[in-house]
Amino acid sequence: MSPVCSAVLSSTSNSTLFPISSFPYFPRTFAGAPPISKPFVRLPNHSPARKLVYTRPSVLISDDRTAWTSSPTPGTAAESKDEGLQATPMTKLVCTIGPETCSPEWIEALAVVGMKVARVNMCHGTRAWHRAVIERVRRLNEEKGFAVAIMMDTEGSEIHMGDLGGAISAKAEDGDMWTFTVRALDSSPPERTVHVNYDGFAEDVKVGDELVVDGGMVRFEVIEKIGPDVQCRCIDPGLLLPRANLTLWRNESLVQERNAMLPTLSSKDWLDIDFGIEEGVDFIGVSFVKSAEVINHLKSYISARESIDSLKNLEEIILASDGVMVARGDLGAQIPLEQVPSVQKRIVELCRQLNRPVIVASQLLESMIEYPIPTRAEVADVSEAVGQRADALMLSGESAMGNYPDKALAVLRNVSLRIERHLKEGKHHDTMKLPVITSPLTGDVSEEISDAAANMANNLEADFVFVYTKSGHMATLLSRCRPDCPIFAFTPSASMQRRLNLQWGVTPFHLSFTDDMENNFSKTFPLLKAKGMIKCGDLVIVVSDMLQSVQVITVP
Ligand SMILES: Nc1ncnc2c1ncn2[C@@H]1O[C@H](COP(=O)(O)OP(=O)(O)O)[C@@H](O)[C@H]1O
Ligand SMILES: C=C(OP(=O)(O)O)C(=O)O
Ligand SMILES: [K+]
Ligand SMILES: [Mg+2]
Repeated sequence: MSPVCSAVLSSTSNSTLFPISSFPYFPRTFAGAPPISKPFVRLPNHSPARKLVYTRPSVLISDDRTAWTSSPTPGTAAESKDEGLQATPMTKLVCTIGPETCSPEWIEALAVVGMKVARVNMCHGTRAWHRAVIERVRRLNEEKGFAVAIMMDTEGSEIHMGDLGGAISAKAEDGDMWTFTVRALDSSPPERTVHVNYDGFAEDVKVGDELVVDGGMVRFEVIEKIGPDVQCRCIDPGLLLPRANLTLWRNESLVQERNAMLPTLSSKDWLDIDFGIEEGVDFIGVSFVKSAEVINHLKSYISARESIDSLKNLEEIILASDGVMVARGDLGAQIPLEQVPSVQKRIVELCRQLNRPVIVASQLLESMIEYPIPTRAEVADVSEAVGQRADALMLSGESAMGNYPDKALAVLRNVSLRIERHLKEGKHHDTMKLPVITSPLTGDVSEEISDAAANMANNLEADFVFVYTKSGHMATLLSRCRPDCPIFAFTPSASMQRRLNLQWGVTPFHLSFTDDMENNFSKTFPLLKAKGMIKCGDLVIVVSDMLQSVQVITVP
């Protein structure tokens, strides 16, 4: 069995802020089928009181003084309602940072265009490189008032090729013989020789097997095994990329034994996780999760210190995670491509029902790695994900190593805004049935309140929903309802603010507040007005998770 989805765990030093039942980000695994998605977990926040803010009209409220201190990004919430294209969409945007975009200037440029979460993939780059990127994102947040969250994606136990001796790519021609070897290769390997990262590879393969690169970009047939070397003939020519994913097929089905035997988290992954905890990243992604156990294990490890194999375990895995990424690259290498869209739809729906944020990832705008505009089909794919109301869309190679990272991000933003507006204007209200998810212990008052508030907002055509929330939970419940207007979430925790940045429709602010709502309003309204984010006469539905209340207020 291979994993279907990847889970993301968010880390937090204050785990009580996020009861597991409400926040596990999800694993990227499915039972019985190949990997589909990856769950993620939250990490502990080690950074001391950081400035806050919500980025769009990036406003900064300092924790201690409750004063807005800077506004790095132009644009207002009013624009986001009326004008579309300069605004921030409800759908959140995640960018993989790579060699093209790791400079402070690029990271800032992406944040300005709308990146809410910066992702680093531990499959590539060195520890020092990752540390520098994390540091740069943090500095940007501190100095410019953004609240970009950091997601560290672990490599996971997948078989992949080595680095191609530093070459950007290598061409495999029809009929060429290539050697795949588990021997260590030096920096200038012999021609047509590729390292494989899995020691058991040469033992596991059989003559006649098909070796599939990156889900089908190139295919080889295994001709002969000579000790650690496996001789293969290219049967589908194409381009080999460094560290490309490898899968083995026998009699037209995926060879799963190896995946099933390997731990979901390799020893390298655990070292990377330690590194992530030390660096205080906000989310950790886990690939190829096969059961909820891995996620629970990781979560208890994280709290102590500070891919699922099958689709059938999906619900459990989602519940154990703080969020999920639909990793369509790995997914499409493990299940037939024509099943990927329906699996995506199912994961997105299930996550929403279970109240976990979900990211749709991979190849959304693949052609923009090379070209300044996307294909029409790519635009349609992005539209579909936005229409499914996924929490977030992610760029991989487009932002990590493409020629047009900012243009690709702008395409995601503009398509999201356009589709969201179309859905709203057409009154295509979302009718998804949302099952009660809160545990009987805590009661479902928060859910009832959130549902009612979201309904009121839609029926009264409110301009905003405000939520004053200590744990962040109420903000996630409101987001789950996918209301027509933006949700402004005020939270006293800077790490919660960053985490809420992954949540559909939520603009998180870092702000201290009290149980006295009048006092909160007299503090919040002037600050938001001064930033042009709200204006006199705006209709606001206000929810408080301490008071368990809903109020309807016209901004004075
Ligand atoms: N830290 C990095 N250093 C070098 N190259 C990177 C890095 N991160 C990403 N890349 C490049 O961007 C591509 C897309 O990134 P990603 O989707 O995360 O990885 P993958 O293609 O391995 O699934 C990678 O294949 C790699 O070429
Ligand atoms: C996002 C994906 O995984 P990664 O980039 O971690 O290999 C994917 O396979 O689609
Ligand atoms: K991975
Ligand atoms: Mg991948």
